Amino acid sequence: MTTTHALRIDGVSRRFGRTEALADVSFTVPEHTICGLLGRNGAGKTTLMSILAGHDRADRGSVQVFGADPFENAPAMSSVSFLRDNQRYPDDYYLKHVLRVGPLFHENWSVEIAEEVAERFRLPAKPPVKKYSRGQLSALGVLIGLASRAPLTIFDEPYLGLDATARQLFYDLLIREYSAHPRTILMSTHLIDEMDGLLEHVVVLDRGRVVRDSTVEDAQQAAFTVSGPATAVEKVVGGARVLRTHRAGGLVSLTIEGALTPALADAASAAGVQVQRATLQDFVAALGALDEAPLTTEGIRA
Ligand SMILES: Nc1ncnc2c1ncn2[C@@H]1O[C@H](COP(=O)(O)OP(=O)(O)OP(=O)(O)O)[C@@H](O)[C@H]1O
Repeated sequence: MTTTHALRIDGVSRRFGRTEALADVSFTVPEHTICGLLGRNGAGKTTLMSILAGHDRADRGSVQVFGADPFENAPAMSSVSFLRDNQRYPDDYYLKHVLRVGPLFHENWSVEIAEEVAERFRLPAKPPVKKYSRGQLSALGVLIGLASRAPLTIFDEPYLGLDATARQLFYDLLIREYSAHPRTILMSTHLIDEMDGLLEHVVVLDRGRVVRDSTVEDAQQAAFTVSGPATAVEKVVGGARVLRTHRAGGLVSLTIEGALTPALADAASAAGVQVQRATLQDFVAALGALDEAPLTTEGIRA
């Protein structure tokens, strides 16, 4: 069976003056996937999303969204809904205007979902949208993204300011909508522990480069942590690649690249050190701190 790709990004670079926001980024996202775009502040996530949404153009390389170049391509962009974290609305815009305009931009727009989201997130009809709180603005983005049913829906940190109840509501509605009407969703997030259950695929950027592109399942097997007295830890991990080092007094905790095998678990138990599989959050944090860690266990006692 051949895979249909919703997104094809090939050798994309984007510079802002001296800042290399994206450097030779290549990856694909199959259709009907929820893909997390992860990485530290300034890693290049919003820049890449803007290019995919046709709001910006790569200096080098190519992007294809459902087979077409998105830049200044209105027909191609009718399949895309991009919810920026700092989405602006006209000054005199009220909720009713969003509900009225949505179907004009998105042919699959669901009036029912829009109304449900407005009610369940308690979005007020009265003040103009520009007076909305941070959380209410995010809820409005969630409303547009979910109701659009756009074949490619891009959420840039959609949870900013949302309270815990509202975030859970967003996750529940997203999964419900995705199950009933599959589409491709690209979502940047820093709340990895909270959202990893929603994601199927992850792409991790660091300083504009792809440092991980895999299924979530593979990423969750990609590293483990070993904690205990430095000498004992060193014995257990040998010459393995260290992604991250934490020290507290004579104790050390290392994030190590590789799968946690039964043999390693036995060796750790015999040496009296703790081992556990790294969470996706731990793994991504470690990838973002690579330049702080010694790459081997040499020197961990320093
Ligand atoms: N219009 C611009 N002009 C100058 N520099 C820019 C511009 N847009 C982005 N940058 C720079 O490009 C880099 C990538 O920024 P980007 O917003 O894509 O990061 P991000 O991964 O979305 O970060 P965050 O997680 O903090 O939202 C940063 O160093 C940023 O300062």
